[in-house]
Order: sequence, then structure tokens, then C-alpha cells
Amino acid sequence: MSLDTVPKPIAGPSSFLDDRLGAGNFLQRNLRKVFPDHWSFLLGEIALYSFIILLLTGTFLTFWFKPSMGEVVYQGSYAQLYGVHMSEAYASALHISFDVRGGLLIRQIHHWAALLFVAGMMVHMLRVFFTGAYRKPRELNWIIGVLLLTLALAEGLTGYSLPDDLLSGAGLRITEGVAISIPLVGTYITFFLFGGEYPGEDVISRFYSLHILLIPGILLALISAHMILMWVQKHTQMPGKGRTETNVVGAPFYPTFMIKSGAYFLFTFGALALLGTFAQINPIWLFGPYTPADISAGSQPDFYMGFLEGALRLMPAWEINFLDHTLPLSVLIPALVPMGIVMTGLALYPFAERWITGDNREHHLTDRPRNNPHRTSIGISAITFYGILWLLGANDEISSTFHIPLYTTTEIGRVAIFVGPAIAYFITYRFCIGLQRRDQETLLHGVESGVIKRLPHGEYIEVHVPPAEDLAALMQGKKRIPAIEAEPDGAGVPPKGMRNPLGRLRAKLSRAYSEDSEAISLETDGHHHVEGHGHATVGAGADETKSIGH
Ligand code: HEM
Ligand code: HEM
Repeated sequence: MSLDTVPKPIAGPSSFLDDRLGAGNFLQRNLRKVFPDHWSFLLGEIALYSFIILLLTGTFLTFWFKPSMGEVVYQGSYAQLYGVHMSEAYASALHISFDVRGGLLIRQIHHWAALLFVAGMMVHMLRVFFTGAYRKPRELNWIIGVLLLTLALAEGLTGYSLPDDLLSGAGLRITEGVAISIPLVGTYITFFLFGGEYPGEDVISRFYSLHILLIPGILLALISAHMILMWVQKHTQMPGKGRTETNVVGAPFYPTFMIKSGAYFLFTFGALALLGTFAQINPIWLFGPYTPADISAGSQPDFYMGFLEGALRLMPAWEINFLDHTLPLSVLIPALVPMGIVMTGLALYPFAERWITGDNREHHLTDRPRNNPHRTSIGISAITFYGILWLLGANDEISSTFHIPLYTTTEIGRVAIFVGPAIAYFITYRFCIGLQRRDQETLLHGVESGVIKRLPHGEYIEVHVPPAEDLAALMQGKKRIPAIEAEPDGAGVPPKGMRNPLGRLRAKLSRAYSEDSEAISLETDGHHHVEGHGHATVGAGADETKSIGH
């Protein structure tokens, strides 16, 4: 038998590549990689596919867009602006919109894809946060994610500044105001970006280089690193029947997951194409070219910049004058605090949580949000903080729509920004505890079966049955949150590291963090749940029934 006819252990697509690259085993191992099946694991993919669409549509736009602020007289087919003096950038964006075949469609898809990219990323991040999927060993991927989010905001900002219409000018004016408020280096940064006094003649071309080269390049590199890490570390999975910290239950990458993902890409593309076709976005021709003397009314940034705009509107007009220098807190604080605190806070969160809980274990099974009430409350609190800033970014619209004086909206916002997150924390916490109690109740007493029984002495009872096996497994997935060892020894001396104020604070936080988790146990310990659970067999023991009156 010749070598060619020896049956190969490797078949299918791996065989073709094995013959040429000797990479069959590697491929076969990876093509069979198992992916867990949960809808929320597809959220990251929305961001991924939107990014691919941004690269494709963005490249199309570069064929015609001219990143120059040199003045031209518009002579294109949009009659209302015919003969108007404007920058070459604006004229080329109008040209793309009105004279390039399919240009407006691609511009609109590009803009919608930008919104979906950031929105997808945010929702994906929330999924990762609320399920605790950022814990060891995935902290690095979480930090890469925070960098991705920050870069995406910068990419969006540089993108919508490019057309150089009145709206993008309003955004640039704010960007300049924020940059110049930074102590010591503000003036240099501004001059570097704008090439001189505002508005200068260079900002569009500089933003263009950032927008099409530097930032997408870094995004691409980081997204690749993100995917490789996810691949190597394997995906987390929700607790459930047969799922453990050491296995992954799901479908193989090839063919099941690949086909699903392919369909999902097409679905994302289809949705964006529909939006680009039917939903107008950023109609740059309405506002005319940017001149620093004109102000556009009712201008709103893209949604992901709204929280920064809101922070600027919320802040009182404070400034410090010191040695002939002015520190404009009214701009500096709103620019630095939300961006700085939100992004740094996000990046450090996994480490802060580990510091408090002292939990050094690896986690491949995720938490249900209810089972870690403090984390979930912190998350909802942060969303409330963000949401209030975001709403305030549109306080002029709110004020004119609901006929509320503008300053009243600002005053309400100033109180709500402190009170809102605190209330959100409290309510979420109670909600989580309530849901845990309900799970405990279900595990202890089973679920209502709808079967009513009459007892010999006349009492009616409803028969309870054990919950379905996978539901019970999901509920029992709750893990204890350990508290760090902080009890004083026999001589009343607390352990090392717990004696200073920081150590005492840590011990206190740790105790609070684990307290309720210890109080409500959902773990299987024999007598906690309904006997023989798993099948809808009707039991009639005293524990499994609930009196519904007699
Ligand atoms: C390599 C990738 C990319 C290229 C080559 C590219 C290229 C461009 C070009 C040439 C424009 C100006 C065209 C015009 O406004 O008519 C533009 C606008 C824009 N870009 Fe990108 N872009 C890329 C990625 C991104 C990403 C990742 C984002 C998202 C965060 C984004 C967001 C925007 C936005 C919001 C606009 C304004 C669109 C409008 O005029 O309505 N771009 N892009
Ligand atoms: C360009 C933006 C992003 C893309 C394309 C992306 C894509 C993905 C994909 C496809 C996955 C695997 C499937 C899934 O869990 O959804 C994933 C996992 C992950 N992502 Fe992202 N992501 C992005 C941004 C972020 C951000 C902003 C964060 C957090 C700040 C983040 C943190 C993580 C973590 C920790 C995992 C592992 C989760 C697990 O195994 O359960 N990602 N990402």
C-alpha cells in the first residue's frame, strides 16, 4: 500500500491543511473546542461584527473623503448649499452623501455601526460584570476590555468630528475647552491637536490620521489579543446540570458554533443595512459648514458621549484663581471625574473585589447576579450614576419637551446624582436577597403543581413538586463568598495586616460582603431540598405541601 492511500486519522478540512502545513492536530483540537450555549455570550460578538463592518464601510469612505480644512466653494448637487464657502472636508462629506453611488447608505451604515459597536460593547461588559466573569483568571481580558471601550469612545469622537459641519464643530469646541482646561499641559495638547489657535487648520487632518490609522490599528490588535485570551482560557459558563469548574458544556466550534456565528454576523449586517437604508442619521447638510461664530441649537453628541456632556452641564461654575493662574474646575472636574473614575474604577474592580473577599480561587462557573448582591448593587448604582449624567446631557431637550425651566432640571440633576445611586443600591440589594429567598423556598418546598388535594379532615392543600433538575442545578450554583480571616487570636490580637485602619476597613467590608451570602444557603446538603428532586413526581410529605386555606 502506498503512503498516499494509508487512511489518515485526521479528516475533513484539517486534513487539507495538515497535508500542506502539518497543522492538522492543532486545527482538529481547536475546531472541536466547545462553546457554552447562552444567549448572553453572543453580546461580545455583536461588538466584533460591528467592528468588522466599521472597517469595511470606513475603508469605502476613505476613497472619497478629503481630510482638509482648505476652503472651497461648494458646487455639488445639494442645491441649498450651492456656492457656499466651506472646508474641503465638509464638501467631500456632502459629495459622499449626494453624488457618490451608495455613498449615503455607506455613511449611514458606518454611523449606525459605530453606535452598535459601542452599545454592544457596553452590554457585553455588563454581562461580564454582573456574572463575575472577570474574576481570576480573566482579569487581564477585563482590562483589555476597558482599554477597548476607552479607545472606542476616542474613535467615535474623532469620527464624528470629521465631516466638519456645524454639529461636529460644536463637539470640537467642547473637546478643545476640555483639553485646554488641563493644568500645565492643556495649552500644549490643544496646540498639538489643532495646530495653533482654535479652530486652526489642522484638526481635521490630525483626527483623520487618528481615526483611520492609529486607533483602529490598536483596536484591531487588542481585539485579537482579547479573542486569543478568551480562546486559551476557555469561556466561562452559567452554573447548571453537569457543569463544573473543570468542564465546558456546549457545542463544538466547528461546525455548530461557526454556523451560528456566521448567521449572527449576517444578522448584524442585515440589521445595520436596514437601519442605514431607512433611518436617517447625522444629516450633515441640514446645519451647514462650521464657523466658530455660529452655534447650533439642540445639538446632541452620539449617545456614548452623552454622559460627559451631562457632567459638564451639571457642574457648578467653580474655578480657583491662584498666582495668576485659573483652574477651571467647572470643566476639569466633569471631564476628568467621570472618565477617570469610571474607567479606572472599572479597570481596578476585579482587584478591589479580590482584595475585599480575599478570594484567590479560579472561577470558570459564573455567578447569577442575585447571588452576589453587593456586586450587583454596585453595578446598578453605577448604571444609575451614568444614566443620570446621560439624561442631563439632554437637559435642554427635557426642559423644552416637558416645559420645565432649564435650571430646575440642572438642580434636580445635582441632587439626583448623589441620591439616585444610593437608592438604586438599596433597592437592588433587597431585590437580590428577595430572589435568593425565593430560590431557597423553591429548593426547600418545591414548586406549585396546580394539583389540589382534599385531606380526610376537609383541609385543602396544594401539592408541591421538586423543581426541574436543571432549574435546581442553576439555583444550587450559588457559591459562598468567603470572608477574610480577621478574628483576633486568643490574646485579642488581630491577624497580621488587619491591625492598621486599612486592614480594619478591609475586614469590615469583607464581613459585609459575605454576610448575607452566608445567611441564605442554597447549597445541596441533603435535608435542604425536596426529597428525590429531579422529576415531577408528586410528593405529599408535610414539607412539600403548602396549605392554601381550609
Ligand atoms: C478602519 C476603520 C475606520 C475607517 C477607515 C473609518 C473612516 C471614516 C471616514 C473616512 C469617515 C468620514 C466620512 C464621513 O463622515 O462622511 C468616518 C466617519 C465616522 N466614523 Fe469612521 N472609520 C473607521 C472606524 C470607525 C470606528 C471603529 C468607529 C466607531 C467608534 C467610527 C465612527 C465614525 C463616525 C461616528 C463617523 C461620522 C460619520 C458621519 O459622518 O455620519 N469609525 N470614518
Ligand atoms: C471591541 C470590543 C469587544 C469585543 C469585540 C469583545 C468580544 C468578546 C467576545 C466575542 C467574547 C467571548 C464571548 C462572550 O463572552 O461574549 C468576549 C469575552 C470577554 N470579554 Fe469582551 N469584547 C469587547 C469588549 C469588552 C469589554 C469592554 C470588556 C470589559 C470591560 C470585555 C471583557 C471580556 C471578558 C472578561 C471576557 C471573558 C468572559 C467569559 O469568558 O465569560 N470585553 N469578548
